[in-house]
Amino acid sequence: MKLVGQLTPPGDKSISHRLGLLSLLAQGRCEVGGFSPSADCASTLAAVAALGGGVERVGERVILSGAAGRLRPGQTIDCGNSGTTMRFLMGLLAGAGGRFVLDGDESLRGRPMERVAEPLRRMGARVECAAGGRPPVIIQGGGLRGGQFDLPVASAQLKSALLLAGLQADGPTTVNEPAASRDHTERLLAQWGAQIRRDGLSCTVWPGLLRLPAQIWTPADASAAAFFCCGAAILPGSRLVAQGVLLNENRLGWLRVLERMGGCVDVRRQGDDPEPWGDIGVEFSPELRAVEVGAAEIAAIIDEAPILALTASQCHGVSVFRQVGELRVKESDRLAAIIGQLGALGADLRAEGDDLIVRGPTPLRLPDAPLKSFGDHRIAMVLRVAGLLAGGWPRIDDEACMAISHPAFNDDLRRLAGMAS
Ligand SMILES: O=C(O)C1=C[C@@H](OP(=O)(O)O)[C@@H](O)[C@H](O)C1
Ligand SMILES: C=C(OP(=O)(O)O)C(=O)O
Repeated sequence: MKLVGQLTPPGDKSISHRLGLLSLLAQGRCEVGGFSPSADCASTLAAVAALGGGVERVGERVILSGAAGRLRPGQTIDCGNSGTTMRFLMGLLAGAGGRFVLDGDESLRGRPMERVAEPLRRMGARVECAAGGRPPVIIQGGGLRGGQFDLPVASAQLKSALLLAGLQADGPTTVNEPAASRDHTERLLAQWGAQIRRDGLSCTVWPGLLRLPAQIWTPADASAAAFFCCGAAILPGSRLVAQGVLLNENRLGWLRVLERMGGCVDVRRQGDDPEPWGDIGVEFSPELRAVEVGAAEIAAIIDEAPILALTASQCHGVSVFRQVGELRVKESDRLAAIIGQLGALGADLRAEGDDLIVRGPTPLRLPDAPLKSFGDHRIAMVLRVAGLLAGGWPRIDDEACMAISHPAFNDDLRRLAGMAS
């Protein structure tokens, strides 16, 4: 089986979340093109509307009317499956007057929120998490103090939560990261008129309101593209172009790793607004070599680690992904899921502490029992690509979860694989 043709992935999920959420702290009206059709971003838009932001869907476009920081308190906001929605809202609501409750589905109720709650308390907010630092989260905000924060993990969600709280504090707020994570929040803050200074891994923001641009366009999702592009690199005879994709370097860690493996990749930059974007071409790459991916690179490949692990299973030699412990606290324990489920297809993966070790190349075979996604979209998607490599379309016990990031994933994959839908 091979992947041949062109694909335009859905609008970028990370950028779409930010457009919606940041509009709560902005004035003006903005027409967004290419907004992500994902269930996660639908959770964000529902939350924005519940909090008093203007959200109108007109065909493919979303029209946002800024709430200028005047948020409607006293309610429980359902963040669904989306960690980004919950962690950004924690920072945002910490600066708003009133009491708010943030909750989510069973998966989100298992994810760590204390890492965000603790620095917000130091800024002066009252934030309570349920047992084990998990949701639901209760926030009584207002009266925030700025300060300096050294993050214990490289997390764009944690960084962004503190920057959004900082916009509402009484003075500057500085956030220092241990390694680079995606920087869409910083870029949008600068574009939307915030006073912000960036210096390497450090970012300082001063209090103030944002101003929405009249129009903005969302490039196609770089993480969604990764599953198809890596699939093309390992499926013999493939030749694929992912079009209009976000080319922010902090989101292209997977492409750099694929290049290091010896992947046949061709990137054509087409534009820079609101972030760099363009086309990514990938061909079947017969001579892939094992690589070592260092701890400082992990934040830039965090959502693509499952598909990179599958790609590593087709490389010659032993690949090592250092310090991928964060994978254990995503929508599922992704480290256990990829080891168990790709292992069920015949791949050779294991964990040594927080490192992931993958030995290749291993031929994959279709399993007798259904594969398990654990309700996690990135796991379901990597298992679909792995299935093609094993020569078929195996049963996966929950595929509906793909809608969390890419509702048309299976249709896109079948079309590129030349299969009837
Ligand atoms: O900021 C973002 O849009 C995201 C950051 C990452 O999470 P962490 O910041 O928790 O690593 C990533 O896994 C998530 O899918 C989206
Ligand atoms: C981890 C993810 O999202 P979130 O943290 O927003 O739930 C993801 O999309 O892979």
